[in-house]
Amino acid sequence: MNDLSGTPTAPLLEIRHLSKSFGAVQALKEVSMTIRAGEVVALAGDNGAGKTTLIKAVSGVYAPSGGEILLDGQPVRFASPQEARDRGIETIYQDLALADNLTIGGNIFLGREPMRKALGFLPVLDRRRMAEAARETMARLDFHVSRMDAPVSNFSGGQRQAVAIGRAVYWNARVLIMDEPTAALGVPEQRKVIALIHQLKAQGRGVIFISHNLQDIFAVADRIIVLRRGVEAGERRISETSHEEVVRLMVGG
Ligand SMILES: Nc1ncnc2c1ncn2[C@@H]1O[C@H](COP(=O)(O)OP(=O)(O)OP(=O)(O)O)[C@@H](O)[C@H]1O
Repeated sequence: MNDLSGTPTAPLLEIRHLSKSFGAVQALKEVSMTIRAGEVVALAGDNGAGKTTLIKAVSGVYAPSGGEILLDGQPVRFASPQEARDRGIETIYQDLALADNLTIGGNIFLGREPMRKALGFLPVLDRRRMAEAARETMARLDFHVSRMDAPVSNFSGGQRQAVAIGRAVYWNARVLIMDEPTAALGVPEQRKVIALIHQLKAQGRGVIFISHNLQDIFAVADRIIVLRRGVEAGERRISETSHEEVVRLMVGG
């Protein structure tokens, strides 16, 4: 990708020859991938292929055994998920890590609640600011729920996914790593989540999309990287491949 001056811009995130061993088990062997701004890269592979290990090695959960990670062209090492998050890399796992009893605003600000001074009293939770941020964030994602003041336990699976995405967006995530975001959702809800990922793309964020669902991958990804037993089995542009070819890469032979 070139900027207006014609000079090539560094990818948002670049993973070079990343490896990870657990004792004698080499879960990941020299896997490389790049994610550019506004690009959705799907990560696919059978159970045990190394997808979770890869995203955990990228997001500060595991220290890689080898290889490097570059953010905006600069080498980085994350000692924790918090460090990765502080640099704009947010991972959304299937459990979504939402507090069910709280509102959208409460979840966006979970653990970093804004306070306001109350005259003559101790600072109190700035509920108005939280509600406004929640409304604006969800509107930016073109996602509308009728009850902004309801606890998220009342929401559908797709709406809950939207809240987790909204939280990442509010805190300026530049790369979102999404682990099976459409699994366990009905078809209409899957479509809404795919629409949300299109919004993230339009906002110039990078997305790593882990999925077993080829239909979803073909609906939203620009490229696909297939892992098999810890190694890269192949990388394809979505416009230049087919379900059959991806399945062949996944199963080998
Ligand atoms: N903490 C660990 N200790 C030892 N081995 C591990 C550990 N985590 C993963 N592995 C092994 O690494 C390999 C890759 O596992 P990983 O969970 O990354 O695969 P995956 O592609 O995410 O699979 P799934 O789709 O089932 O989640 C597997 O052989 C797994 O048993």
